[in-house]
Amino acid sequence: MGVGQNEPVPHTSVAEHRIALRHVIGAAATEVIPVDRHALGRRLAEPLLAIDDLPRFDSSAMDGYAAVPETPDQRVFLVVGDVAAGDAAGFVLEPGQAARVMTGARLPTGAVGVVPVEQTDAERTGPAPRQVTFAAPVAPGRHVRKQAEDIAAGVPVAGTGAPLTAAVIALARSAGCTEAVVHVPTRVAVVATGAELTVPGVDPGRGGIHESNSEMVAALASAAGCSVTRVATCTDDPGALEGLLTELSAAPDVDLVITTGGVSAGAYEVVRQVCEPRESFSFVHLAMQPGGPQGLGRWDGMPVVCLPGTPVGAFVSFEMLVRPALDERHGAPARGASSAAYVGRPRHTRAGMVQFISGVVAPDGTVSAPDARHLSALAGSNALIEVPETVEQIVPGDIVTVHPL
Ligand SMILES: Nc1nc2c(c(=O)[nH]1)N[C@H]1C(S)=C(S)[C@@H](COP(=O)(O)OP(=O)(O)OC[C@H]3O[C@@H](n4cnc5c(N)ncnc54)[C@H](O)[C@@H]3O)O[C@H]1N2
Ligand code: MOO
Repeated sequence: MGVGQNEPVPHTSVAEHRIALRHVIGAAATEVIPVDRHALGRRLAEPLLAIDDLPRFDSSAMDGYAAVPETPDQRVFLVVGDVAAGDAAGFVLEPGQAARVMTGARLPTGAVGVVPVEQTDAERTGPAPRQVTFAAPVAPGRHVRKQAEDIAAGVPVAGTGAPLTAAVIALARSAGCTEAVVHVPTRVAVVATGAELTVPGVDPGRGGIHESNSEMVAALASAAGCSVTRVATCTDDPGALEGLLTELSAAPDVDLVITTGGVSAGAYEVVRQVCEPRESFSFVHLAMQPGGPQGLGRWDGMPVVCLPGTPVGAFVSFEMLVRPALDERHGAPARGASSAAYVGRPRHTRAGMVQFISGVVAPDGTVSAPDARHLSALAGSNALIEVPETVEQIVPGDIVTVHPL
C-alpha cells in the first residue's frame, strides 16, 4: 500500500451533507401553548389570527372632552357625561354636547373628536364641570383611536414561521389571542467523547484536557431553539458509548443526540468504531475546513449527529451544517449570509476546501480576521467568513461571504 492511500478523500459535498442532515433530523411536532412570556422565541407553526378588533371600540387617545359640535366653530359645550377607562359609555352625545373622557375610554356614540384637557378651561381633576370651553374648534377624528385601526379580528397577528417576540405577544394578547400553535423545541442530548476529557474541578493530569465541547454544543443548540435535556461525557470505551447511545435512544426526553470527537482516522475513534458498523450510519470527510470529518445516522431509530472533536471544528460544523437543519425543523427561516469587503491581513486558505474563518464585522460593514488562533479567534469573532474551494488566498479589498454568528 503506497503512502497517501489512507488519506481521507472528501467524498460528500457540503450541500449533500446538509440534505442528509435535514433528512435525518426531520420535522418537529407542533403544540399549542399559552401566549405569554414563556412563549418568547417560539416559532409559529400556523398563522396566529386576531380574535378581536384592536382597539375593540372607538376610544379616546387623550384625557379630555369628546364632543359633537352643532356648528364647525362651536367652542362652548354642555358636559353630559364622564367616562373613565373601562366604563361602558352607554349614552349618545347629541349636537352641542360634550363628555369628559379619559385616555383609552370608550367614546360615547356620536362623538366627532376629542379635545385634550389642556386645550380647555376645565380643571384636570375633580368632578366633571357642567360646561366646558375649548381653545379651538373640535377637529373631526382628532385624538380618536378607531375600532380595529391596529388590527381587525381574523387578520394574522403573525404568520407561520414568525417568532413570538415581546411585541408579537403584546399584539396577540391585545387582540384577544390566548394560545398559539408552535413548533416543539427539539430535545437534544449532547455527548462529548474522548479518553482525555476531564470534567470541571478534576485535575487533567499529564495527558488530559479540560472538557469544553459538551457545554459549547449545548449552548449552540439552546441558541438554535432546542431544549437541551442531557449533557454527558463518555470515555473511548466502545461498550460505554454503546450503552449510553442505547439509553439515550430509549429516553422519553430526547429527540436528537449530538456527539463530538472520535470520528476521524485515529486508532481510538470511539464514535466511528461504535456507529459505523450500523447500516444507517455514514461517516464522511467533507471538503470543508474546519469541521471536515462528520457522521450521522440513527441508533435504534434515534437521530445521531456526530461532530468532530476539535472545538472550532465542532462549533463551525454545528453552525454551518446542523443549525440550518434545526432551523428548518423549528420552522425558522434560513439564516442568510451577506457580502463584506475584507480588510484584514492577506490569508492563505486551502484550495479544494470551503474554509470558514473566524471574522469580525465592524460597524462600517467591513470584515477582518482576529489576530489570534483557534478558539481565541472564534471567541473574539462575530461572524464566519466563507472562502470557497476555488480560492487560495484572501487579500484586503476582496468581497467575501459572511455568516453572522
Ligand atoms: N490522520 C488524520 N488525522 C486527523 C484527520 C484526518 O483526516 N486524518 N482529521 C483531522 C480533523 S480535520 C479533525 S476535525 C479531527 C477530528 O477528530 P475527532 O473527531 O476524532 O476528534 P478527537 O480526536 O476526539 O479530538 C480532536 C481534538 O479535539 C480535542 N477535543 C476533543 N473533544 C473535546 C472536548 N469535548 N472538549 C475539548 N477538546 C476536545 C481533542 O483533545 C483533540 O485535541 O481529527 C484530525 N485528525
Ligand atoms: O475539520 Mo478539522 O479542521 O480540525 O475541524
